[in-house]
Amino acid sequence: METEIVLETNQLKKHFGAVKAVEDVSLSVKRAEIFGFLGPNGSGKTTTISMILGLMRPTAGEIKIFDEVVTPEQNNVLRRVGMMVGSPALLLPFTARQNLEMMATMRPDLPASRIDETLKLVDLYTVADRKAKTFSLGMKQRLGIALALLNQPELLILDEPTNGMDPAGMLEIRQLLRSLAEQGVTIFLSSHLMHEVEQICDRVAVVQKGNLIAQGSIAELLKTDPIVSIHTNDTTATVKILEQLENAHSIETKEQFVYVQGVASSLVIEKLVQEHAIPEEVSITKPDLESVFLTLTK
Ligand SMILES: Nc1ncnc2c1ncn2[C@@H]1O[C@H](COP(=O)(O)OP(=O)(O)OP(=O)(O)O)[C@@H](O)[C@H]1O
Repeated sequence: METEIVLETNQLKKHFGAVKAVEDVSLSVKRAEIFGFLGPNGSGKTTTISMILGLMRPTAGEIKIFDEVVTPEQNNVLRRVGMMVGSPALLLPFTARQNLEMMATMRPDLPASRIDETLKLVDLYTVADRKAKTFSLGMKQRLGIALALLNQPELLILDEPTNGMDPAGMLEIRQLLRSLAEQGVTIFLSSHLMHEVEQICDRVAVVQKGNLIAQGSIAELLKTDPIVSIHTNDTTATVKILEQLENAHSIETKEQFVYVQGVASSLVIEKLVQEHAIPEEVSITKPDLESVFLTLTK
């Protein structure tokens, strides 16, 4: 069975006069995955999310959620979507439960049991009767996510959900998002925190200056060859020897180090020893999402 596409954008474009905020963004988000939307400041993430949520009309291109086209006039399908964009809109003098009760008045069709269910989902059930203003940042963020989850959305759109949080709070959010995805909720989140995205997301899209420059699973994006670093007293001779190795590429030097990709470290050591250019030290660095991102957006 083919994986169901929950959200797709086709050649999305948004220009503000001469400003090309979004130039060509085609995304494809699959059911029950956690999808990271990455990009440097000003790359068009918020503008893209605004169009996805039907808050802004694209200059060109199309958005489909659950196969229905979304425009500012045609957005019924957004009833199946939960969102938290920016800081959560909490009523701080009120308890967590009251915050959810007030939101529930807008959805009279929801069963009363949904409030307790949602509080349990975000692990705030035991503190449900505490005022939101006494909550830590992580708890406030979880209450914000609870508000977005109240109507049992199948797709959850979050803008920088862990922004400004400490490692413990980030871990709580990560666990929450993972358990939601396991229950079948699709999650689309924007972030600039590469390490965080690497730990939470199944797939990512990278945008720069309004253009999509990469999209795929974390594993696919990290497929770049590991970098072999050679500490040597003679970088010139080492470079010449490495150039003779089949598949060696991206050879660079910095101070007493030579870097090479495309060849195994054992082969590098063997060749250098054969040529009497004994290295001081050889080590391997596996690229992380941050280094791949920096290379892509260079
Ligand atoms: N209403 C607008 N009018 C004119 N230019 C705009 C408008 N909204 C956004 N822009 C410009 O479009 C570009 C993309 O902005 P956008 O906010 O979508 O980026 P972003 O990736 O979300 O950045 P950040 O992470 O800083 O919020 C920026 O150059 C921004 O200044």
